[in-house]
Amino acid sequence: MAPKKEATLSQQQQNQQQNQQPVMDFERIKRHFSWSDPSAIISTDSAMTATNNDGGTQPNAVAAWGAPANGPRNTQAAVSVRHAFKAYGKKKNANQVLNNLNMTVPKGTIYGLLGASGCGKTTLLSCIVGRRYLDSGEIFVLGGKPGTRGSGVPGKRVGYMPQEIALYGEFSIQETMMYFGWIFGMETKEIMERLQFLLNFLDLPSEKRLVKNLSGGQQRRVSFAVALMHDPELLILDEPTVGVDPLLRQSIWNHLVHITKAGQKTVIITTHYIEEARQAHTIGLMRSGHLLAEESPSVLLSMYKCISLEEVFLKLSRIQSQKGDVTHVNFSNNISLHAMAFGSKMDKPSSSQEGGVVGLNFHQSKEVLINDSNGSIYTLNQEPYSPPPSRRNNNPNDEESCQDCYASLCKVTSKGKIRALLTKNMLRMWRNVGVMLFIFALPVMQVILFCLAIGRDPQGLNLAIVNGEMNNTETCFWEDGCHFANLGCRYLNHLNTSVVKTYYTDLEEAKAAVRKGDAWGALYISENFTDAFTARAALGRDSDDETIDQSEVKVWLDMSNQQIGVMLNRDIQLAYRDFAMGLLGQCGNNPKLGDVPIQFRDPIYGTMNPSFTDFVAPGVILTIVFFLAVALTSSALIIERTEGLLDRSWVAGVSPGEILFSHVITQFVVMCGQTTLVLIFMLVVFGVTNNGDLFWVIVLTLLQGMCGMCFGFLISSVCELERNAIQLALGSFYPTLLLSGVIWPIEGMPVVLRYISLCLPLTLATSSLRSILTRGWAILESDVYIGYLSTLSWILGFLVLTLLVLRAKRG
Ligand SMILES: Nc1ncnc2c1ncn2[C@@H]1O[C@H](COP(=O)(O)OP(=O)(O)OP(=O)(O)O)[C@@H](O)[C@H]1O
Repeated sequence: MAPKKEATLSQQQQNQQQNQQPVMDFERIKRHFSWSDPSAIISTDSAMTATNNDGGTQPNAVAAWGAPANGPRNTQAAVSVRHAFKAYGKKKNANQVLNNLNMTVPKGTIYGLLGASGCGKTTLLSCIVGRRYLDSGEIFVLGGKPGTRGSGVPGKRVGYMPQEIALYGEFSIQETMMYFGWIFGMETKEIMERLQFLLNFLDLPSEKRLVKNLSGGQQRRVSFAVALMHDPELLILDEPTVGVDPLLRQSIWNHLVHITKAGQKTVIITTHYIEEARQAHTIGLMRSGHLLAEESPSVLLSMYKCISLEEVFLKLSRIQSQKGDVTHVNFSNNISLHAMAFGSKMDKPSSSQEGGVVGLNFHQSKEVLINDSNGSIYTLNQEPYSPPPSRRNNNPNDEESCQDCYASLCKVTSKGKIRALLTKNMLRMWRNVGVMLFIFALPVMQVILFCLAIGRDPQGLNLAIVNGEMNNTETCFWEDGCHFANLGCRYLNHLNTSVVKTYYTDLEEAKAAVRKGDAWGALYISENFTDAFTARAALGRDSDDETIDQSEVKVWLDMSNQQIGVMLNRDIQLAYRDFAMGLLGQCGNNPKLGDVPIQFRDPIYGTMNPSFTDFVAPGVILTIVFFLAVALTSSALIIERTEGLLDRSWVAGVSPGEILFSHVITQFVVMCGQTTLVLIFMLVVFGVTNNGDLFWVIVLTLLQGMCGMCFGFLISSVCELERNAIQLALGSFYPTLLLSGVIWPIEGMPVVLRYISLCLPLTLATSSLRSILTRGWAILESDVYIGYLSTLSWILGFLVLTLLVLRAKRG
C-alpha cells in the first residue's frame, strides 16, 4: 500500500528544535539504511520525517526499519520474543505474568521497557537472559535460544544488572570486578584497565572501599559497572537509574547512546522514570503481561498526540482498561484501539497482527499503522520480521553457527569460573574471620564438653545407712583377717567408690531421707548381722528363714534416675562380692566361694569395665562433623539467592554444577580442619579407645562431613528463606541423633523404628566406626564397609537432588 502523504523539511526542522531524539535516531539509522524509494513510508507528523543527504525527504528511523531499501538492511533483531506465556505457581491461569507477549529489540538500539510495577518486566528480562524459561512461546537472543548450548546466553555475551544490588558486601569494588571479570573469562590486566575506566565514568569511590560501606546509589553504580565490565553485546539493565542523581543518570544514558552508536551493542533497559526513556530508540509499553505498544518515543508521542510518554502510557492503559483484556485481540481489535485513540478511520486491517501490540510493529504485521498530523491512521505494506536463516531454530546450520560462536565468543572455561568462585568463597570466609575461628572452635568445644560431661560414673551419691550393729559411724570398727566380728562395718568398708555414707539410727528416718531426695538409697544392716551371716555360712542349706533374713543387707533405692539407681545397685553388689571373697580367702577358703557362680572371662572385644564414652564416641564424632557441615552449608545458597547473587552468576554463565562444586571444595577444606581437631581431641587428648586403622577412621569421618555438607546444600536449594533452612537443619538434628543408634543401641528400638533408623545417613556409618574403634575391624568386614557404601550413596543422592532442585528453580 502506498504512503498517503509526504513530510516537509520545515516540519522536520521544527521537530529538531523541539526534540533532538528523532535526529539521533535518524543519524544512527542512516548508517544501516539507504533509501531507494523517495515515497517510502512517511508520516506528515514532523517526528516521523527526516532529510536525506540530498536534501530530500526520508522516512524516520523507525518507519525506515521496515522500509524497502537498497544496500545493507539491518533486519537483525538482537532479541525477539514470540507468543510468550509465563505464569508462576500452580494456578497458571490466575497467575499469568506474560500473556502472549511479542517483542523485538533491533540490534544496535536502546530498548526502553516501561510499565507499571508488577506488570512482568523483570520476569520478561529473566526469561531473555535464560534465568527462567517460558511456559510456551519462543525467545531468540543474539541468534540463539537462551539456555541452549552455544547460544552464549546465559554467558559473557550478556551483561545483566538485576533489580537487587546483587553484590558481595564484604568485597571491595576491585574484588567485585575481579570476581565477575574472571567469570567472564577476562585477564586480570584487562579487568584492571576496565575498572579504571568504570571508576571514572561512574564516579565511584576508591576501588579499595568495601561494597557494604558504600551508599545505596554507589552500590547501584557498582552493580551497573559489573554489567558493563566485559563490554557485552547485549546489556540488560533492570532499573539501573534508581537512586542515582540526575546528572549521573544523564551520563549513564549518554553512555548507553554512545555504546549503541556503532550498531553492535544492544541495550534493554527498564526504568520507572518514564521520561528518561525518551532517549531510547524504541519503547515497549507493557501492561498486564503484554506490550501495549512498541515504538520509537517520537512516534508514540506524535501518534497519540501527547507531550509526555507518561501521558501515552496512561492513554493506552485507559484504552486497554475500557476494552478489557486485550490479550487475544486480533488485528481488528488493535485497529479499533487506534480508532478509539484517534477517532479516525483506518484501512482494512490485516490479520497478522499478533499479541495485542499497538504501533509500528514491523516485525509483527505486514502493515504498519501511521497517523498523520490530522489524526488519520494509515497502514503501510511491510515485510514481516523474520530471523535471518542462520538464526532460525530449524535451520540446519544453527548448530554449526552456535558451535562456532561457542568456540570463539562465548566459551569461558570452567577453570576460570571455578577459580573465580573458589576465590570468592575463600575471600568471604577470610573476611568473616571471627566466624571462621568460631567454626573451628565449635567442634573442639563440643568434643571437650562431650568427653567431660558424658560417660563418667556419677560420684558423691548420698546413701542413708542404718547399721544395727553400731549406732553411729564413730564406733564402726572392724579388723581385717579371719575375724567374724562387726561384719556389717567390714562390708561397709568396701562400699566407698561412688557413695557418700550418711548414718542414721532409725530405718524409717533413712527411708524418709530418700523420700525427701536427701539420699539415693537407704541401706539396712540388722543388729544380728554378724551372727546371722556366720550361722548362714556354717549351716548352709540348714539355715532357717530368720537366720537368712538377718544375714541379708537390705536396700531401698530411688530408681527415678535409672543411671544412678543401676550404678548404686552394681556398686552395692560388687562391695558384697569383695567383702565375701576377702573374708573367705583370709579364713583359708577359696575366695571364689564368695562369688556368684558365673565366670566372665576376658572379653573378646572391649574391656571388663566398658565405658559409656567408648560406646557413644563414634556416633558423637560423626554427628559433630555431619551437623557442623549441615550448619555451614544449609544457608550458603539461600544468602546468595536472596541477594540476587545466584541469579547474577547464572546469567554470567556459571552453571549450578560449578556453583555447587566450588562450595563443595571450599567447605571440604574447612571440614578437613574440623575433622582433624575432632579426632585429635577425641583420640589423643581424651583417649577414646581406637583399636582400628586410623586411616579408615579419618576417611569415614570426612565422608560423613561431605554427606552433611551435601544435605546442607539440599536444604539450601529447597528453602527460599534462611529461617526455614535453619528450622529444617535443626529439625533434622534430633530425630537423626535419636534414631541413628548414637546414644542407644538400635536393637532396643521397636522393629519399625529400627528399619527407619537403617534408612538414616548416620546409622550404618556409626555402627561401622564403632566396629573400627572398639573391635579394631578392618575395612573388609561387611559391618565396616557397609558404612562407607551407605555414606557414599547418601552423598550421591543429596548431590543429585540438589542439582535437580537448582535446575528446576532456574525454570
Ligand atoms: N518467583 C515468583 N513467584 C511468584 N510470583 C512472582 C515471582 N516473581 C514475580 N512474581 C509475580 O509476577 C508479577 C510480575 O513480577 P515482575 O517482578 O516481573 O514485575 P515488574 O514489572 O518487574 O515489577 P517492578 O517494576 O516492581 O520490578 C508480580 O505480580 C509478581 O508478584
